[in-house]
Amino acid sequence: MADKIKGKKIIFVVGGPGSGKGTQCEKMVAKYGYTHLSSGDLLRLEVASGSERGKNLQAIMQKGELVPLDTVLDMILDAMVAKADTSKGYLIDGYPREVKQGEEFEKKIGAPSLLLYVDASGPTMVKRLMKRGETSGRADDNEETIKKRLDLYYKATEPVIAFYEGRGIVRKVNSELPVDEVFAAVAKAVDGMK
Ligand SMILES: Nc1ncnc2c1ncn2[C@@H]1O[C@H](COP(=O)(O)OP(=O)(O)O)[C@@H](O)[C@H]1O
Ligand SMILES: Nc1ncnc2c1ncn2[C@H]1C[C@H](O)[C@@H](COP(=O)(O)OP(=O)(O)O)O1
Ligand SMILES: [Mg+2]
Repeated sequence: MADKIKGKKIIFVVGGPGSGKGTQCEKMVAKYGYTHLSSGDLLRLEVASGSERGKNLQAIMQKGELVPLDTVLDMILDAMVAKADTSKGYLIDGYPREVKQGEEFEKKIGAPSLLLYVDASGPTMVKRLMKRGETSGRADDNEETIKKRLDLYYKATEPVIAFYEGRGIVRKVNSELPVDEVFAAVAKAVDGMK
């Protein structure tokens, strides 16, 4: 099944909640034609379907916790396979959120060519998420859940960046800057990808 994906470039897009991953992915889609797969979006689609599984996922996300690894990895793999015929490569946004997720992804699917680290400070992320919450309708864009998500990011997800740094594939961009300036750095990282 994963054969269809072989040889296609994989970019992990990692950063805290509200750092600007989705924003930069949209711009990469426009410039490079890669397929954007956000783990959070895939999960929210399942929630919106009203399924029993979706109800469980919603409860976990509302608490700011991570959903089970197998669930999110299966969803990503299915989505990658579904797009394989037309895809030039994949932007995997919001995954891995812990080192184990990276290890399992590589066992099942393949290795990333680049880890794009979208970096913003804690206060900036909180400010952006509170603003996003005014219109997003997202159950996790509220003060209490944002705090939990940030804590979990520092504890579980930052170690992912250290894990891949050893391989020399991490490119960090300063996401405190205006969107287009961030994207200039993103494009440089993508253009330099081996
Ligand atoms: N460089 C930036 N400067 C200012 N605001 C930004 C920037 N990047 C993203 N935002 C805003 O911050 C919020 C979170 O961005 P988003 O792309 O949804 O982040 P993530 O997917 O990492 O949670 C959005 O409302 C977005 O418009
Ligand atoms: N790789 C993953 N593993 C476990 N849970 C995940 C996940 N990706 C997303 N989720 C769940 C928990 C997150 O708090 C929630 C929202 O994720 P998201 O949409 O990627 O957030 P954001 O774009 O604000 O960083 O979905
Ligand atoms: Mg996002």
